[in-house]
Formats: sequence, structure tokens, C-alpha cells
Amino acid sequence: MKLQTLLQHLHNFTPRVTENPTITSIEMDSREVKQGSLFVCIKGFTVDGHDFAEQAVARGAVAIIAERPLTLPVPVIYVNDSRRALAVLADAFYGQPTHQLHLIGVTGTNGKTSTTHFIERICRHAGKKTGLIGTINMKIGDETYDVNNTTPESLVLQKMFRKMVDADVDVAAMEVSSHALHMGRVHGCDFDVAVFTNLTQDHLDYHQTMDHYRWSKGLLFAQLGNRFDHQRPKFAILNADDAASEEYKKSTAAHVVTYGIHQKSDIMAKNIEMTTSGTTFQLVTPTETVQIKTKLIGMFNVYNTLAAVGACLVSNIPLATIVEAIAHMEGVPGRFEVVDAGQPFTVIVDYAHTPDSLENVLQTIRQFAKKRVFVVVGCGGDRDRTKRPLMAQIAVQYSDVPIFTSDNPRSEDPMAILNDMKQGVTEDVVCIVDRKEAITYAIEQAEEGDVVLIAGKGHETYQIIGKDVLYFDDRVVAREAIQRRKDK
Ligand SMILES: CC(=O)N[C@H]1[C@@H](OP(=O)(O)OP(=O)(O)OC[C@H]2O[C@@H](n3ccc(=O)[nH]c3=O)[C@H](O)[C@@H]2O)O[C@H](CO)[C@@H](O)[C@@H]1O[C@H](C)C(=O)N[C@@H](C)C(=O)N[C@H](CCC(=O)O)C(=O)O
Ligand SMILES: Nc1ncnc2c1ncn2[C@@H]1O[C@H](COP(=O)(O)OP(=O)(O)OP(=O)(O)O)[C@@H](O)[C@H]1O
Ligand SMILES: N[C@H](CCC[C@H](N)C(=O)O)C(=O)O
Ligand SMILES: [Mg+2]
Repeated sequence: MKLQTLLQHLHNFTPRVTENPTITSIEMDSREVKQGSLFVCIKGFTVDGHDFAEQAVARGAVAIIAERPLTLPVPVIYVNDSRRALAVLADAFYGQPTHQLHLIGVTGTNGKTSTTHFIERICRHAGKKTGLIGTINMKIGDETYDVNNTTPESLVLQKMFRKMVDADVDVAAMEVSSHALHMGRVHGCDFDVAVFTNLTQDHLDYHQTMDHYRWSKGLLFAQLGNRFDHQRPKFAILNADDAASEEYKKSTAAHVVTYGIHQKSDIMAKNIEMTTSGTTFQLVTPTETVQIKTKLIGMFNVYNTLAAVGACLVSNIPLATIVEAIAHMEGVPGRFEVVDAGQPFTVIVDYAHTPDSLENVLQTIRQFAKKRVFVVVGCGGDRDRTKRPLMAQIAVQYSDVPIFTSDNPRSEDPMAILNDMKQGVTEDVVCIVDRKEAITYAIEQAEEGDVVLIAGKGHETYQIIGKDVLYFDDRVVAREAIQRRKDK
């Protein structure tokens, strides 16, 4: 694509460049630049992309997008906000792929990964070709691609959407984090359906206040198409049991469909019954009431299922197909995942890393636990510090044997994180800084009928200590500890 053709999409007011080289790729990382690239300088949280512009030119960049003056031998186009410019340019460069996809975005503090996976599975069951973007990975059909972020930067996103369109994907479900909404990573994504799961405390390191966090999530609904196009209607699927939905309802021009258990909503779950092997409930929709049977447990999964049902119904998937798909649905990796190595007690690995999710998952376990509940839990470094004492409190309140340990300490001192956790409790709690030792301790202490919850890292196959990303998988560590116990 020619530089001038691409720049037509920017509508910026700075002097126009006269050169018109062919742009072979857009890059935001100088290390990825090739001959013919357009390099976009982004001022990041760690370094400033402008400092790598010279390097980009040396590697073959033929034009640069920048926010501040640079003296370079190639044309430099100045913009006020290069991250936003990147989103506009990436959308244009890849041929506006989201206009050709049925795109479902899911936001909320907890349940995004679960809900997007449920939507993907229902759509596949309906015979659709699917795309998926989120915390665990990106997918086209069965093909998987690694991710660095739950919601990647616009450049990565638009490239993936192009790949999806070229692979004839019908429906794409993606997680939309509050960071992505606030930083504009999803500018240019033409969502058809926006889903809200819930809002509870997390990410205050980034957002500072709950008001800012709530507002950031609300951007998904506020930016969801502002005209009534009956050919391509837009839908907001809102959790009526969460107070934030009232605000999102007002901020969107899209058609609103609500779901819930307590408040009167368009889609409701009634007569919920749960056992250790699954859940049944009556699904009440505006047209029909049907019986749902699922292997999933936990009230939170009823909410995630309702959210997925809402998204799929407005996407024209027949209710009967949805019901059938739900009956076949397995859990999501690292979400309430049972580790069974033949031990006489239950071991569950779960991604709960917020106060609300930890409380939900422990409440669910409490409902069924015959004997003691152990919880091995830590809190991530370089993340919301204020959730640490709250998670500690919840661990103590809902378990019999809380064991505090490290999650991903990142650049922080693991002991300092444990101390932050201990501020939330008055009791003496076992603290074992090494996560492997903590898991082993729990497994050695557990007796027949007990439940051991290993919380916080779920599907993660690494532990970040300092700058090191070390292989670590709670499920593997638990399995090995069980085996060692058996071998004794
Ligand atoms: C705080 C934050 O969001 N950081 C994101 C940000 O990184 P950054 O600002 O540190 O980037 P940087 O290293 O300063 O680099 C600035 C620019 O210089 C460029 N550069 C850098 C080095 C070089 O040699 N050459 C070069 O050109 C970089 O490519 C970049 O364009 O931009 C990166 C690229 O888009 C992101 O991967 C990164 O996410 C990091 C990994 C992160 O941890 N983000 C978290 C907070 C986050 O976004 N989380 C949400 C999920 C939350 C949830 O699920 O609950 C998410 O959506 O992932
Ligand atoms: N609807 C829900 N409400 C509260 N807790 C939930 C809900 N769904 C899942 N959880 C809990 O939160 C954990 C994370 O779930 P999930 O990965 O689906 O959320 P997420 O929003 O994608 O998280 P992240 O922000 O890290 O991407 C689960 O392991 C479970 O303990
Ligand atoms: N998306 C979340 C994941 C947290 C997972 C937990 N294991 C941690 O490292 O804190 C975050 O980046 O805050
Ligand atoms: Mg997720």
C-alpha cells in the first residue's frame, strides 16, 4: 500500500509529506522493522519508541509516525497521539477486517476468558468457523497463536482479524480489558455485540479509582455504534445483577439485552441446582423457557453461561443449539480445573486473582467440601497492591488452612508482597514464599475428603520472578507432589 493512500485515513492537520513510498508493513517495535516498513513511535510505560526511530530507519523503515520532532532521512508524519494513529493505520492497512466479521467483545473484571470460550464453543457447535482472542491465546478454528496481553495492541489485533477474514471466520469472540479500552488498543474494532460480566476491584494500580475503572470498561458500550442499522444491529448484553449495568445501559445506543439471576432480566436462570458433578437450571428467555444441564459448577459459571447465551441469541444461534452445546461444554483450562492423580482428596487449580473471584470460588468449594478446605494463594507483583490484604482476608475467612505464597512477584520483593497480604489478617498464617514448596506443603497435609485450592495462576505455565520467566505450572507441580506423597 502507498504511504499517501494510508495517510488519507489519518485526517491530521500537520503539513503533508510529498514522498510516497510503498509501505510493506506497519511496525511499532523497531526490532520488527524490515525494508519498506512504516514505523510508529509510541511512548510506552517503560521506554519511548521515539528513541528507536533511528534504529528503525537503519533497519529499512521508509516513513515514521511520531509525536515529537525527529530529524531523519525519511518522511516523518506528526500526530498528536501515535497510539491512536497506529489503530487507524492498522485498521486501514489490513483492509478494515472487522467490518467483515461478526465480532463479540466481552469485558468485566472476572469471567471474560470463561465467557468468550463458552461463546466460541456454542458457535462451533452451531457449525460456525470461529476466532478467539484472550488471556490464554488467540485461535482460528483449532490453530492457536501466543499472546502477550489479554487484549493485544491494535496492530496485533488488526493483523489477526485479517487472518481470520482470510480464513473465512464467521464469528470472533474476544476479551476486552479495561487497559485496552483506556489505551485505545481496540479503536477501530467494529464490535457487533458487547458483553459485560461484572465489575469488582482490580487493577487500581493502573486506574487509581473504581470510578475510572468502571468508566474505562464502559467505553466498550459507549463506543458501540451510534446509528440504528437494521442490516447490522449492535447489541449490549448486560448483567442486570451488577450495578454498573445501569450506567452502561445509558451510555450505549445499541439494543440492550439483560441477563441475571436476581433482578428481572430478559434472560434469567431460575431453579438453579448444583451438585459436585454439575448444575441444572431453567433458562428463561423472552420467547421460550428451556432446561439447562451443564458439567460446570459455581454460581459464577451460571452468570458466564447466561452472558454467553445472550451473546449467541442475538447472533442468531438457535436456542436449541445453544442448549445442546452447553450440555457438552467442558471447563476452561485453569478455571476450576481438577487435578486428579488418584489421591483421596480433591485438588483444584483456579485462576482466581481478585478478591471477588477468590470469594466466589471458595464459596463454591465450601458448598461441597466434606472436610477441610486448604487454599494456596499469593498476589501478583507490579499489580494492584490494595487487593492483597483483601484476598488474604477472604482466604482466611473461607478456608480452614490458608497458605500464603508467591504468585508472579515480577519486580517486587516476594516477602514485601506477603507482608502486604498479612496486613489484612490478624491470625498467624503459614507463609511459604516458594510456590512449589507451598503447594507441596498443602498436598502433604491434606487428608481424605479435604479440598486443596491452588489459586491465582490457573493456566499459566510460567512464574515471573524479577525479569526471569521460569517454567511453572500449578497443575504439574501438584501432580508431582501427589506422586511423591504416594511414593513415600
Ligand atoms: C502497562 C502496559 O499495558 N504495558 C503495555 C505496553 O508496554 P510498555 O508501555 O511498557 O512498552 P515499552 O516497552 O515502554 O515500549 C514502548 C514502545 O517502544 C517500542 N520499542 C521498545 C524497545 C525497542 O527496542 N524498540 C522499540 O521500538 C515498543 O515496541 C513500544 O511500541 O505496550 C505493550 C505492547 O502493546 C504491552 O504488551 C504492554 O503490556 C504489558 C505486557 C502488561 O503487562 N500489560 C498489562 C497491565 C495489561 O495490559 N493487562 C491487560 C489484562 C488485564 C486483565 O485481563 O485483567 C491486558 O489486556 O493484557
Ligand atoms: N462471572 C464471574 N464472577 C466472578 N468470578 C468469576 C466469574 N467467572 C470466573 N470467575 C473466577 O475468576 C477466575 C478468572 O476467570 P476468567 O479467566 O474467566 O476471568 P477473566 O475476566 O478472563 O480474567 P483476566 O482479567 O485475568 O483475563 C476464575 O478462575 C474464577 O475463579
Ligand atoms: N490479567 C491479570 C492476570 C493476573 C494473573 C496473576 N497470576 C498475576 O500475575 O497477578 C493481570 O495481568 O493483572
Ligand atoms: Mg481473561
